Amino acid sequence: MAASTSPCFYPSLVEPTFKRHTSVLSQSSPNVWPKHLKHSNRALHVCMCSSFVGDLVSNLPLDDIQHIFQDNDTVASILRTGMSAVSELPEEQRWQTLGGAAVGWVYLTARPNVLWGAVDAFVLAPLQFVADKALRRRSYSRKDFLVAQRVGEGSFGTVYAGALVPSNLELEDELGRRSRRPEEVDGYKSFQKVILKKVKVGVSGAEECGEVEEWFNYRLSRAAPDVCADFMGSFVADATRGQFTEGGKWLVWKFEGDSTLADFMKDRNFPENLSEAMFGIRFQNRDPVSRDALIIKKITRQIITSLKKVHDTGIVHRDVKPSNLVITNRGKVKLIDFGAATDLRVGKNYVPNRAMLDPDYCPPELYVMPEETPKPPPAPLAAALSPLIWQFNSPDLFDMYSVGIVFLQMACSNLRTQVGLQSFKAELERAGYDLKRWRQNTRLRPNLEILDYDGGKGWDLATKLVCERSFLRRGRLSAGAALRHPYFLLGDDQATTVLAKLSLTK
Ligand SMILES: Nc1ncnc2c1ncn2[C@@H]1O[C@H](COP(=O)(O)OP(=O)(O)OP(=O)(O)O)[C@@H](O)[C@H]1O
Repeated sequence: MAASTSPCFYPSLVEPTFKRHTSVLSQSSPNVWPKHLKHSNRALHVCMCSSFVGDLVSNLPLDDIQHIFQDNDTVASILRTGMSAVSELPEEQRWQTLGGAAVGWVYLTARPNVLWGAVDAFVLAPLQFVADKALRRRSYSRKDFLVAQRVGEGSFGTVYAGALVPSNLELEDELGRRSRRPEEVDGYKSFQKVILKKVKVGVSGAEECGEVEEWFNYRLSRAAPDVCADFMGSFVADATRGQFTEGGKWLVWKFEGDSTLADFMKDRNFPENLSEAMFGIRFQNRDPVSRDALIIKKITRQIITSLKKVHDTGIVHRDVKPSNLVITNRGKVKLIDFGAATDLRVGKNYVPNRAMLDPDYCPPELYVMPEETPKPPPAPLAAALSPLIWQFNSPDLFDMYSVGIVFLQMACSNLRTQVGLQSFKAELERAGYDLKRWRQNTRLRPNLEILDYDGGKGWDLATKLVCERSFLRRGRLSAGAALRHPYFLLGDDQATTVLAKLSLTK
């Protein structure tokens, strides 16, 4: 992967790597830096120095760090020098320079916003690392957690529920070869609940997948923290006990909720079973179709809003499906499982011709980018090209097809079972991914009244999400365009949320 071979450009790509280097650099002066840092190529040297900014900053006292970032005089003097240099240019050159700067600004801030990516990589990521160190956050070990029951298992990891042992509590030694279970510790119910993912040991690709998931979680915890599960960090087990295997990596998140959208959809009462979580009330005296339509609209709006934030940072999730959407007790929909995600700003986890997908939710094009797209170049070049790549390929539309399938499943009970979904997929394929044609010919006899409700705006949205792309790789709504669709414009779900809150506070 380009990202892993080019750590110099993007320090946050290698958060674990620069953690490893910290101790070396902390004791070394620039004269004794490793040879590869003294490369004669100036640009490369700058990149390499930048990648170690985290190490250097992390070893500065906090006062010094504050001083650097508060030194407005330096910034002002750089700006003054730049302005006076431009004003001294002849008129024609001055306009050319200003025009070039404006075009550059537009290019760098166009999706996926390379400029903000650089700020994230060179400023926010090192600062996050420093803050985590200073506050002793995210520096966990095996003994900080109690592992409870298994809640899921994918190809590369096993997921457990668990609890974080409070820092003031010293637990006695483990029981023989196994570690303690939460219920064996007094007061465990008051401990913070967590979700732990054990990266499988000895499974090909598992380690890489764990590293990718950790990278995406750190990145999103800075770029869009409210849309995904709260990432607490990772640790490597120091001994083999119970579920722990010495050297095995674990990722940890805050426990966000008992159920995913898939769990709620299995219930016959869906979507009414989400009315309290979504609106804080149970709707009485409301026509069931309008009630269900309202709940589904609120969920769909949240999914699309979250994806918009994720796409704005250059990331495509690639595995949007009900089991990867956790519903919190407060009715917030959170995205999980970024193991298949790709960051097209720098080419992270993008391998041409490798489809990482759930066939039930993946669009007909199968890949985020055209199959002939070559391997991404080194990260700096990939970042420089990424606005063009987004303009020409709209990779975000990959996720939007999956959203369309989730939307259809929520609205139409026939599609919620595995068999129903697969029959739908086969029929849709025969209909050339044209939802209107599918509707005319389907034998599933779907009840689409929720989509037809309110003038059929929901149905119209579905047809614009679940469709093939045009030859220009467009023709499917992006997250931003979907939120501007008439289905969402009236905002009846938002108004009902406000009214429900007001009625509860009375
Ligand atoms: N932060 C969280 N809060 C609550 N539950 C979670 C959280 N993260 C994961 N889960 C639960 O764990 C399950 C598995 O998580 P995840 O999808 O990340 O693992 P996975 O190894 O990729 O499994 P799969 O391949 O089945 O999706 C989820 O379906 C969800 O029920």
